[in-house]
Amino acid sequence: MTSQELTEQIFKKRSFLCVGLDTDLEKIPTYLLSEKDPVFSFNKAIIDATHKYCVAYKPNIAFYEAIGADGWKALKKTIDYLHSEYPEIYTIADAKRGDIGNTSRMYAKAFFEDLGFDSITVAPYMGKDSVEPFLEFTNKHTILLALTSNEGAFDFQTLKNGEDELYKKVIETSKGWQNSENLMYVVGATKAEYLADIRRIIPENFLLVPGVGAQGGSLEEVCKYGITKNVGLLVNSSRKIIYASDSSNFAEIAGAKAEAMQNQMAEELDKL
Ligand SMILES: O=C(O)c1cc(=O)[nH]c(=O)n1[C@@H]1O[C@H](COP(=O)(O)O)[C@@H](O)[C@H]1O
Repeated sequence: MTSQELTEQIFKKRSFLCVGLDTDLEKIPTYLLSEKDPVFSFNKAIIDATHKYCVAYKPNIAFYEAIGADGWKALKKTIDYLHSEYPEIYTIADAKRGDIGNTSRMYAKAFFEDLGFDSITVAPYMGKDSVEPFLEFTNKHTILLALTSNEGAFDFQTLKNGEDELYKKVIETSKGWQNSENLMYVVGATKAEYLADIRRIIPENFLLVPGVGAQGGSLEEVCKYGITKNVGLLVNSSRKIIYASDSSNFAEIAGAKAEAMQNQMAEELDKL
């Protein structure tokens, strides 16, 4: 899906919500554990209940890898289900990969070709030749970690490297990489005030903004500093939506949480 198609979906659904599928066997309703594939059953119920209110889903790959082959199968079933039932939905593999070029190429094939995700999160630490193999897929987006939502972001990302903080250097440098028009960037919602500076470097690119909800980030603040006339934001919430309830109507309650966020987003879009 192109950035323009994604923007069209955002205006059509009046939402820039991304629901994070961080599916954890210890947190899903216990009655699902007797099903053949509890992870997929949970994801399917969440997707069916929330798809009207969001434009994207972001399975965090760690949650699937943590349970081995069964997790990988559930991930594949989830992405296949999204492709067949809701092809207008944008998909993000939150895998935070990146290695020497020869190896990054294999990560790119795994997530773009085999699983068919629209995008993948990538760590920039190994530099240009570790990221360009992802960017070679010109019909996909590569989402570079810029300024993350966690406390550890202050260990390196905000350190000054000459004039500028490292995260700014990462963004600025990445603009010179091949097919950089297909880059998106991760900026944590917990660091919304940094978005004003970031928008000066990348006024147009989409930003994936996690950290609203369980991590305490504010949607209003994110929009205040980060929204553009084409929106340019995908705001993710995982636990606050998918684990809003562990009773038999968990999906319905997740749907209501997603709807509440969509309503807030519609208000922000009205301000544009
Ligand atoms: O790349 C990410 O999505 C990400 C980057 C970041 O800086 N902070 C962050 O929380 N994330 C991911 O976003 C999701 C946030 O989940 P909740 O805190 O439950 O909404 C998790 O899957 C995190 O791994």
